[in-house]
Amino acid sequence: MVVSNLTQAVGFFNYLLVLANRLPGDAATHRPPQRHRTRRPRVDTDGRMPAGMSGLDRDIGHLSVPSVRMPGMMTPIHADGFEQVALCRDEETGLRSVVVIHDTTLGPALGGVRMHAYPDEDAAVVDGLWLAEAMTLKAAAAGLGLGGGWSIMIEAAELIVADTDPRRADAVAARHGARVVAPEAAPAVACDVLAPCGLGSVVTDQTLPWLECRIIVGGANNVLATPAHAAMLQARGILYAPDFCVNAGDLIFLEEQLLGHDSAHAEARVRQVGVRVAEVLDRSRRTGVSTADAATELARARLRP
Ligand SMILES: NC(=O)c1ccc[n+]([C@@H]2O[C@H](COP(=O)([O-])OP(=O)(O)OC[C@H]3O[C@@H](n4cnc5c(N)ncnc54)[C@H](O)[C@@H]3O)[C@@H](O)[C@H]2O)c1
Ligand SMILES: CC(C)[C@H](N)C(=O)O
Repeated sequence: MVVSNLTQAVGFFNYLLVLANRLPGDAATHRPPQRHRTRRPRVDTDGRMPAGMSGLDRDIGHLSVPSVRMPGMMTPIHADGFEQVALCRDEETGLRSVVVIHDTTLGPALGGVRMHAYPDEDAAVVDGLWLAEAMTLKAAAAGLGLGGGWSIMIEAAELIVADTDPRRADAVAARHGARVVAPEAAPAVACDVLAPCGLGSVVTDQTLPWLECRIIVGGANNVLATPAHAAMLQARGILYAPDFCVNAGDLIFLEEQLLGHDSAHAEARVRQVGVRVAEVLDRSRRTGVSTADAATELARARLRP
């Protein structure tokens, strides 16, 4: 995700929709509204329904308040039955977005903002079209003086991989479209999430000054060279998810096998890993201790007689 400030980003979308409402045919292609559509919207860009929409998307605001920010580049897209559709790119933030005005017969378009990691821009456009049209119908059915619109924020994630075995790194890169870097360069890569999943001792006195990530969460045991490195990460503002909380899945699964539980029971317990990690992060936030210390305190509390 390249947007540093979500509020600013939502404001940017608000501005785009308000702008599109005000500038018929200027910022985007204007088409006469076509009501009572029953067929799927057609887009010029080989539209497909987005894959994997369930649970991953977030609707993060409404389009109602104009922002003072100016949009970057807006490219009009023709879509049958839609008044205006534009693909937008903000150079400053790298943000890509879609703004859709479906129908303003009854009033100005009002809709939401959805943030989602779409497989491509076409999928984002198609999702925006469906959502905007739904808003038109919702407003009309409710007897409101509003039209339908929607704005989409396209989340982009880049995967970078490293492995001491180059064949393994290449295989993962080919399968997931990732970029390969040398293992010794991996800790210094600028990224949101650094996931050490090979050997431990990734955070050391030597690597610490070079780390350019926001979060460290990985499967390897003993990611920190020493317990003291937890506080150093905290001082650098890097969130560390303690390894022995994060990577407990295999151990949980093994105990489940020993206890003779079925796989559904085991999976349910493994899924609790996220809950435990959230508890640890919350304890760290509340008390000010490092996340590693918070996790150790929780574990030791169970060991006390
Ligand atoms: N497998 C599990 O269920 C499990 C559970 C908890 C913790 N862990 C820990 O996770 C780590 C990996 O375990 P695994 O089972 O996935 O092992 P694995 O051998 O299947 O995979 C490790 C991978 O890391 C690569 N590697 C080794 N050193 C590296 C380095 N310095 N830089 C980049 N890549 C490197 C190896 O080439 C290999 O591809 C270990 O620390 C292990 O103790 C594993
Ligand atoms: C040893 C086993 C349980 C697993 N690899 C772990 O470290 O959790």
